[in-house]
Amino acid sequence: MSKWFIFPALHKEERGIINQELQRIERSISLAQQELLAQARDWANWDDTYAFVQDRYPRYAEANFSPEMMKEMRYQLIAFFDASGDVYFLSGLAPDSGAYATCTRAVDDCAWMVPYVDSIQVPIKSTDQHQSFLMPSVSAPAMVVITPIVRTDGSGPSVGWLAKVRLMDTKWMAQMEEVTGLPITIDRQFTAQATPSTTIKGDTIYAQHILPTNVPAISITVGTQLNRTHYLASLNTIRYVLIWTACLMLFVIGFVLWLMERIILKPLKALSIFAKHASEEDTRLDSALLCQRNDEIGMLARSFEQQLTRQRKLNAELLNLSTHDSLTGLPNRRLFDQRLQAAIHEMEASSQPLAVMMLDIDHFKLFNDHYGHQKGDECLRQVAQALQSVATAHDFLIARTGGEEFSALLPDTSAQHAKHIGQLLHETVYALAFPHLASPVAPYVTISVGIGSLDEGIDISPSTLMSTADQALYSAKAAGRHQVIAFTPSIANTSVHTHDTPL
Ligand SMILES: Nc1nc2c(ncn2[C@@H]2O[C@H](COP(=O)(O)OP(=O)(O)OP(=O)(O)O)[C@@H](O)[C@H]2O)c(=O)[nH]1
Repeated sequence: MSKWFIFPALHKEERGIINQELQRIERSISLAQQELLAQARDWANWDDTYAFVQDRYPRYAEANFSPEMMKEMRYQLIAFFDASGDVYFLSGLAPDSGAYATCTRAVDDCAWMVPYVDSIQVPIKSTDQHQSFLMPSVSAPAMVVITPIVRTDGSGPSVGWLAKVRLMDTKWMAQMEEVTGLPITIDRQFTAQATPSTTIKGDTIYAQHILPTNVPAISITVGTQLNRTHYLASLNTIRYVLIWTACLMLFVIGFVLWLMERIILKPLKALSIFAKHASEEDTRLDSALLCQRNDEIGMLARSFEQQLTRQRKLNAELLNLSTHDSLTGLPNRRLFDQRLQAAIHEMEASSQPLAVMMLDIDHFKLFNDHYGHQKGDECLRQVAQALQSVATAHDFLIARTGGEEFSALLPDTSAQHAKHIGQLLHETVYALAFPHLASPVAPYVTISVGIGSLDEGIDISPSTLMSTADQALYSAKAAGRHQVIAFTPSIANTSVHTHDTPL
């Protein structure tokens, strides 16, 4: 950016400054020309001069010209011309030797004046106005002014011309340098080669302008130079500022990125991990830090967690509904079958005994018919509760697997112990003393229990385990109900009942 925008701008400014300084020098040169012209007009508008060029004041030259005056006024040449433009009187200091001479023609001691006289005579003959121009003379450029000689009061025609020449030599330049405070160089240049230019060399910048002369093919170049210390110091300052600005910007960008990482990205990442674990039902989930936040992410985490809690509750309810019986609250056939499969697999792997039972309320149709369906429901609830209390006490699963039918799953339970538990269940239900006056078996509600076991010495396959319990139950019913019977191979021969009572 500095290379393409700032440095070119600074270069432009630097060139602008040196051009302004050059214009100041040009104005000083112009002022010097005007001052010389004013001095020439002062002489040319003087009656003595008027009389002198008409041969009416012979002592004019003796009275007014001297080498001291010429030196003091820094005149190189003062030339008088008559009305026809011919030389009338010349007074000058030779540029090389400084010798003072006065003549009426540019010969002998005044021969050096020829180029000046020739240059002055050209404009005299073309106009009668004041003239001021620069002349590219050999020794040093010169400024030349020409003015018509008239009476002091301005009346009458011009009777000749007065020209003054001042060299722009080293002395003059020293004076100009004092006035402008700038180093000045002045050179003759052929116009074809002379172009305004600015050159930079190290700590210095040079510039030169072209000033026209009375000779079209030759110009004067006026130049000056400036120290670039200020510019280079500005450049260094800008470089430092740019470097510091870049460092500061990098720091700010880094800080903003760090803040974004801390305030937005990290919490968002935590939120996404939280959401991922939540969707995977990961119980190790810790959302406390996220939920404590007071920003949008905290709000999002809180509402997400509330939603999740609601979802989990609904899921649990759904799961409970799909695996439990709504009337009694006991596990249903679906859950019982799942646990049975799992228990069989475990038993096959560990060779531990496994027992199952099927329990059925006796003459429940008669109960319903006698007491009504609602009372039947109440009976089912009471029986289920009684069965569950035994199951809880002995750590086994009891499920409602049909209308008035229940099943029990007793892992790691021997056939012997299963019979004992069956008996306990049977007695517990009877102990309820739930009236069943329609029953031909007993005055209270009773159950029949069939037991199937996978134990040492019992030769049945796991897949037929439930069926054996069913057959045992059928035997219990057939034997008069209100009793517990464990499956034996002899039962199998007489039983055809299957475990398929719908809930
Ligand atoms: N109140 C009520 N009755 C039910 C429910 N589910 C099934 N039942 C009834 O239970 C009775 C079962 O009758 P059965 O299958 O003939 O058996 P039972 O009368 O108990 O005779 P046994 O089992 O041979 O002793 C039917 O009358 C069903 O209507 C229920 O949820 N509530």
